[in-house]
Amino acid sequence: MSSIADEVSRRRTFAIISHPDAGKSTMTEALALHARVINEAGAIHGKAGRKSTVSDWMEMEKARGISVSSTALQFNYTSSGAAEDAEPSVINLVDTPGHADFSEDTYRVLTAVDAAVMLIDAAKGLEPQTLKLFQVCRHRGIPVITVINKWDRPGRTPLELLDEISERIGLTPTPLFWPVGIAGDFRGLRDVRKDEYVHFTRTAGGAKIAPEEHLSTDAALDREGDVWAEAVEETELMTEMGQGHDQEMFLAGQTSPVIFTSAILNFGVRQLLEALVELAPAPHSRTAIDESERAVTDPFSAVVFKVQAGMDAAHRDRLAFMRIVSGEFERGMVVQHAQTGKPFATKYAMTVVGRDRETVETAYPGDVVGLVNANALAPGDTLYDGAKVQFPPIPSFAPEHFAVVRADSAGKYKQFRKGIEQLGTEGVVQLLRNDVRGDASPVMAAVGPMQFEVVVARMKTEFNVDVQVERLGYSVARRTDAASADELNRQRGVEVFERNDGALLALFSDKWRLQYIEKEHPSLSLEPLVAAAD
Ligand SMILES: Nc1nc2c(ncn2[C@@H]2O[C@H](COP(=O)(O)OP(=O)(O)OP(=O)(O)O)[C@@H](O)[C@H]2O)c(=O)[nH]1
Repeated sequence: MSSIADEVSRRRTFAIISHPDAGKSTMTEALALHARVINEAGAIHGKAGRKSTVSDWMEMEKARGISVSSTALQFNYTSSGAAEDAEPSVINLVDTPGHADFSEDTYRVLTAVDAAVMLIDAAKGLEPQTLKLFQVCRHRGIPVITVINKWDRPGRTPLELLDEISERIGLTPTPLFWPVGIAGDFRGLRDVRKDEYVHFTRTAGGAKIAPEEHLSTDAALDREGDVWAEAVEETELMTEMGQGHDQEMFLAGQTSPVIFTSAILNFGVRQLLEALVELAPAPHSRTAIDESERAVTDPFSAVVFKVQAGMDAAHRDRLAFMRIVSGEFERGMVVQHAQTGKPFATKYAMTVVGRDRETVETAYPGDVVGLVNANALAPGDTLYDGAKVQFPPIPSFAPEHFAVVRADSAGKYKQFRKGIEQLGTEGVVQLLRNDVRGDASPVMAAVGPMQFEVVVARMKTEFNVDVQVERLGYSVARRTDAASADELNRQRGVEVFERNDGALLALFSDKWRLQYIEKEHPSLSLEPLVAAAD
């Protein structure tokens, strides 16, 4: 039996951050294809015309063609250079919702990973959502591997794309695999560190792994001529400027290894997997609220980062996804829930790939496990065994959209309350209440208005309640305290609420109103909340 330390060292847990449409689903599928989880591209995430996709849990996702919910995909991968008897690497890919309105979900997902792949469309370069998610990675100290995708299509030049990265976000790109052929004429990659040419051959419809041929520099020059020479020249230019890979600087978030890919043709995908195994960090210790460190080899502990329900109409249940921080997890073990001090039985532990669930028997740091019917668990909660540990809560984003929600029919009040409570605990929206509005019409607070649509859809499908949503004219929230609440409530354009986590929030119609009140009443306590881009 291998030790926990061995299990940890072969694990890599990462997420792909990208702007919608950069190719995240296609890349996920290509990675699964290379790890031989699937035999043909199209089985997991295939869009139009192909089999249904893993993340199409909700009708709304299908209608909009975006991923609303998160999933985790685990697969084994044997690195090409690995010894014959070596255990394969275990890759955990945690899916992130792409749409900006779900950035709060994405933020939670990023608390569960040790590295990120920043996927960029070669024709578009850095896009707003990528930028925002990159800032979250930087804030959390998550190292980032850069992937420039869609190289099979016309796009910008490699140097232009990399300049943009260093200039706009101050991240130094260090090429690992450089394209041979301009965007739109993707012939292969120059392996910068080995100084060899990896030539790819297309497969029909990009459904299979693209065969690779490895050629020496001379053979590459013979085959590709100037196109090869240009790739060499460009990469040498970068290395001369000090832009060679440096593991320490990568882990410190100062540099980012770069790979050019075509997810749709499966070019460069194996190289990405190799880079993840070779360079991305294995799971490491985590700091608890009391500043102590929970080492990966300590007794079991985990953080819940996502709670989700209604993944399948046939299983009307909630799944809480936890990322294991330390120790060995065995299904059936009774662990402690730090927030309530109550025991929690883990009889129904699952790994989930889309609608398919598999019972998980054991899991290790870095792994993601879904706990079924985990009604007591909320994002940010800690589960542990042995010595008590509690990890810091996941900060809630500053909401910018507010709306009253109420049941269409008074007869449905009980279901309404139950449903709204549940969605609030899951973190679909933040819930705000005050005595004036009462329990029948709580206020939902969200980072993006599509969160309200999720509430409407889920209230109907899961709780059988039609709800009405009425937008409110507030746009700024501040945390306040009980001593300030009365004075704030007397102000025009301000309303104070208690949020479902117990915090007191004051809502303001706009930032000018807020500034005016801060100036007129400097003694009031008004603290900013974490902004989405902080
Ligand atoms: N030519 C080309 N097209 C690609 C490539 N990767 C993805 N695409 C296409 O780009 C479109 C978007 O790809 P997706 O994989 O759905 O992108 P996504 O980032 O998952 O999008 P969201 O689900 O909106 O987050 C699809 O039409 C893909 O077929 C690529 O490497 N080359």
